[in-house]
Amino acid sequence: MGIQIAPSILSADFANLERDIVSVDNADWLHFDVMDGHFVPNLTVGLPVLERVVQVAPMPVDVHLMIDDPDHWAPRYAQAGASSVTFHYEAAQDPVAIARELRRLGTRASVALKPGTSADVVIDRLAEFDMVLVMTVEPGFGGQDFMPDMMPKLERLRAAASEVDHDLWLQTDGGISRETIGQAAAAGCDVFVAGSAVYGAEDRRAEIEALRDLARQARDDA
Ligand SMILES: O=C(CO)[C@@H](O)[C@H](O)COP(=O)(O)O
Ligand SMILES: [Co+2]
Repeated sequence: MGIQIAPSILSADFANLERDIVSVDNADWLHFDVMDGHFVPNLTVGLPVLERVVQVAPMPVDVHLMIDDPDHWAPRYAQAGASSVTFHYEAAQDPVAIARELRRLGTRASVALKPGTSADVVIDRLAEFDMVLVMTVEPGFGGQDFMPDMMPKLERLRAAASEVDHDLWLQTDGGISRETIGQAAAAGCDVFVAGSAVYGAEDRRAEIEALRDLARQARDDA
């Protein structure tokens, strides 16, 4: 699979959510950030909002769970219509069991690593996942600075992913912009979450195309 762009609705106008989802309809995914005020110090939206968002979104929805107890909650987001569900390794009791249940429900199973979590925790179990999210900020808020020191983690996962039989995607989330996307693409990222860069742009569709072009170029040059 090639380069994919996933605008984060965290930077959208929640009073005009449908309008802001349709305004990015050339994106590959819609990134839906769920925060519970416990796993991260911020609170966003949950299942009832997702149920409506999947009905109006022209693209598949990529749920990013920043919540405690994903063992209980992750399958519910799959049942509510998410095409991909990412849960945090740090919050999970049994990451492999969650991933197997997500796949059984027909949803892509993805695990996220906070900046302080080593790739070691998943590197021997990559066959169990469809995607690994390497956080490039501390989870909890949009508009933070990209952490370039996460690139060796991404490179290591890229190398390990080539040993797996299926097409394992790598995702980065946090601080992705025209200035930073090239580094993540060169390090092997496939799916780029961008909140403030896309929603803060005057022409959102053009921004998505610009990010996609820059990532493709950096990937080709790498
Ligand atoms: O998960 C998160 C933050 O924890 C994100 O998805 C942010 O919403 C990305 O926002 P930008 O860094 O692109 O502004
Ligand atoms: Co996110």
